[in-house]
Amino acid sequence: MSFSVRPRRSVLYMPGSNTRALEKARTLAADGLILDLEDATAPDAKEDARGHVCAAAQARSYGQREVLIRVNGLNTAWGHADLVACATSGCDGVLLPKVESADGVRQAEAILRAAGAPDDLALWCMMETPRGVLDVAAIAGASPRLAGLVMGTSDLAKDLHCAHTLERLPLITGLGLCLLAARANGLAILDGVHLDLQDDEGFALSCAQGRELGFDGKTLIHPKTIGAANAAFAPSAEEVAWSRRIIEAHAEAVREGKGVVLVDGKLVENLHVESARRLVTLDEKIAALGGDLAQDRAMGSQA
Ligand SMILES: CC(C)(COP(=O)(O)OP(=O)(O)OC[C@H]1O[C@@H](n2cnc3c(N)ncnc32)[C@H](O)[C@@H]1OP(=O)(O)O)[C@@H](O)C(=O)NCCC(=O)NCCSC(=O)C[C@H](O)C(=O)O
Ligand SMILES: [Mg+2]
Repeated sequence: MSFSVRPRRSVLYMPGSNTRALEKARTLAADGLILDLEDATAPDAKEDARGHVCAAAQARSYGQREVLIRVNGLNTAWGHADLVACATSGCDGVLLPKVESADGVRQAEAILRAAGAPDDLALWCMMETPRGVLDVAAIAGASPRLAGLVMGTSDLAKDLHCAHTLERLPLITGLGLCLLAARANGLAILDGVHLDLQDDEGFALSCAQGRELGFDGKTLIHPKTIGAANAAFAPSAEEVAWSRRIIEAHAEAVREGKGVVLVDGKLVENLHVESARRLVTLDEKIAALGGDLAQDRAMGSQA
């Protein structure tokens, strides 16, 4: 299975109604932005917010940051109009909330197509209900536009009646099922938000756990957490050095007609080289982030 490699270490939500946040996001070191029309935007503000986020996406002033717009569900008064407006807004992707079936994805896809969406407009799905998680294998394969899944751990915890614990054991089955479906379909997948902005230790632990599980990055609710997420989901210098060593050692072994090699007593095969190449490419893409992204990366992100 091959994957496109794009840094998605930190993806920041902001209410579509908050024009100050939409403006501020141009200078923040997040790899991606989610301009939110759904839960972070009050009903009375939804129509105005739609105009704000589409204008922000159209201005294309977010540089290399990946811009997603989270629309309202098609079962609401705003969902259809949100999709039509997003279709030609110039955003990179549309994030569908509370997706529960492959049909729901195909319905959104049909509306986008009819509204003139370009072929490269991506669809992303929030996985945040028990029904959605149980159907994630079908959802993740529902459309060629699908680029990724985003865990909605707050809604999922609400529906499961489970606790938000440090180790997130109550959520592990859901996280694992969604990771399997994402990777089986070559999709990216982002971990859910950490709600307590004063709990730096808990935030760091959830980032470390998310990376260990295989997530590409974390969704965030405040700029002050961008630096920690960027650090947690980036390959470390040691990992990059090790990856370069095993790529070289394996290439040398292949030249000698061997398929495997021992490096520092550890067996290295093709599969390790594949992971090492992905990690080195990710590191190079992070290093290549230009302008304010690179500067903020060096300084750690400030709100
Ligand atoms: C949580 C907040 C409401 C806090 O806002 P505020 O009180 O304004 O914070 P600060 O004063 O500390 O802000 C400092 C500066 O940073 C800017 N700021 C703050 N938050 C953001 C942001 N998210 N994006 C961009 N910029 C931001 C402020 O404007 C200040 O800037 P300056 O004027 O220069 O001083 C707020 O952070 C917020 O609204 N966060 C996002 C909440 C949100 O989007 N929630 C929905 C997504 S989470 C979700 O839905 C989960 C999922 O669906 C699930 O089920 O799990
Ligand atoms: Mg949610």
